Amino acid sequence: MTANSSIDTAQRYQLVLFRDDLRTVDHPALLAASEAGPVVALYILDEQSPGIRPLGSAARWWLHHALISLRASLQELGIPLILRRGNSLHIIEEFTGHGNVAAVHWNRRYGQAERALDTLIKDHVRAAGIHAQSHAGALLHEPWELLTQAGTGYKVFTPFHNALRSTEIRQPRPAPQPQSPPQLELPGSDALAKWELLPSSPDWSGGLADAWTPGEPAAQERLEQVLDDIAQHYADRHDRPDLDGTSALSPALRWGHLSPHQVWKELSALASSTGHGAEGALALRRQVAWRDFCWHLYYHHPQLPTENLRSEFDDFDWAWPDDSPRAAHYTRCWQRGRTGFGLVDAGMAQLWQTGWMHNRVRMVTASLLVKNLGLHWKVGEQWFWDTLVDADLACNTANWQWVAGSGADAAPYFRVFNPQLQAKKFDPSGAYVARYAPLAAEPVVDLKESRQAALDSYHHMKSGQRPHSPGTGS
Ligand SMILES: Cc1cc2nc3c(=O)[nH]c(=O)nc-3n(C[C@H](O)[C@H](O)[C@H](O)COP(=O)(O)OP(=O)(O)OC[C@H]3O[C@@H](n4cnc5c(N)ncnc54)[C@H](O)[C@@H]3O)c2cc1C
Repeated sequence: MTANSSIDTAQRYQLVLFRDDLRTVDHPALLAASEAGPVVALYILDEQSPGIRPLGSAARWWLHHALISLRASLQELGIPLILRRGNSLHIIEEFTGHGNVAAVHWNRRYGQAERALDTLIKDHVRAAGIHAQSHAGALLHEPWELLTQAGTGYKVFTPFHNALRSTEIRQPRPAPQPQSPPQLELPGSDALAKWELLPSSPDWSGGLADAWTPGEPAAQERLEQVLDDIAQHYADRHDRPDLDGTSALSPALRWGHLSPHQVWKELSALASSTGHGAEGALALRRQVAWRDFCWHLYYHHPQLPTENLRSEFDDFDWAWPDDSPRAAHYTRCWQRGRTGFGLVDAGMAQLWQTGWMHNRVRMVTASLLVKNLGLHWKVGEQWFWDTLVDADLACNTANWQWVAGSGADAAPYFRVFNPQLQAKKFDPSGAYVARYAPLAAEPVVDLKESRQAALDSYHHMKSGQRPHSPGTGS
């Protein structure tokens, strides 16, 4: 006999925890729950459980609007959404304590702290005699399923991608059928406005609102546009920040408005249905695999956000903003888009205005920070975390470590992007720079000298001598 056996089953509901999967289509936890009985959805803003990184400012803006959108989509399905802020375990204990919860479902998360928390939740729910079920919804494959022959996670992208392509990717699942909302008194919901996720003084979010509509319907619409046009030209245009040449689906994937399975399936269908555009569709699909790769890397190397994956870089003399006035000045110039290098300044302005930056420009801005300005990659990573609407712990830290040279499958440290040559090649008419950084600033560093200083530091590190990085001088 379980704790809940005396409660009429008609009064009990399936509780679905929503986290980074704010959608109704291809949501395995939601679908399984709805097949078992009436569903109640719960989103917890958890800023208390140990080890969970608080959301950045742009992400908080996105979340506010995404929850409004999710509530509307769930309402159409007859599913109430309850919002709560606090420690996830305590809140779930409160829900299960009322005796109305028949089962708790969620899609799995892969960060170390999130996994630890979900294990605590599962243990608690099961100890209360309630069914607890986790589902696979966020990645194309579970990180423990796609392994090298040695049984370890992949550290290099190309073999990972080859392995991924040769396995079957499951088909996306439909949204649940509409149902009658549960007929019982539910625990109260917080008012979203009370969470104060939106910036107020000042409200800097106008550019974000102009650029984006958070939520599942807008993500599906964008996917349609991508399939109709962008994917077909992706191979030729993806490196051009002056063109609308990439999918801009990263926030949709970050927040789970789309599952990677939906995107993968559509791109695969496009690639096989048409000769024209197949190359682009496959090139774009390959990028989607990068997202999975970053998450597999993070799962197998939980220190990815905090430590260099190549420990030799622990001896590198990275500078921090409070090390010297010069390092503080460099940090400010970079964050504000006043480095004097048009492509970098345009990228930083695009980021500030819209919460997003083109991938090529992310690489160039990151390279300038880490190599020419000599600052620690975490200085840039934290700024991106605060300002990107697609800020994603695995993708952000893996890519920063890739640029810094300290990552598993990293670009070699001595590959220093020259922002002027990159601008000539990828923004040939100067339209991107003119749009975001029309006023040129004085260069903060001499590109040639700072590049040489970076390479010297690298060689010192390799030879075990005391290095000197370009950002440390006063
Ligand atoms: C320093 C740095 C930091 C980054 N931080 C993030 C981040 O916080 N969140 C994030 O989603 N991406 C991050 N990226 C990866 C990449 O820049 C963005 O995913 C891409 O620019 C998003 O634009 P898009 O959707 O048009 O991409 P597309 O080119 O259209 O690619 C389609 C999808 O593939 C995935 N993808 C593409 N490139 C990468 C990549 N290099 N690594 C992982 N996934 C990729 C994204 O989900 C993207 O939406 C970072 C890259 C760099 C160099």
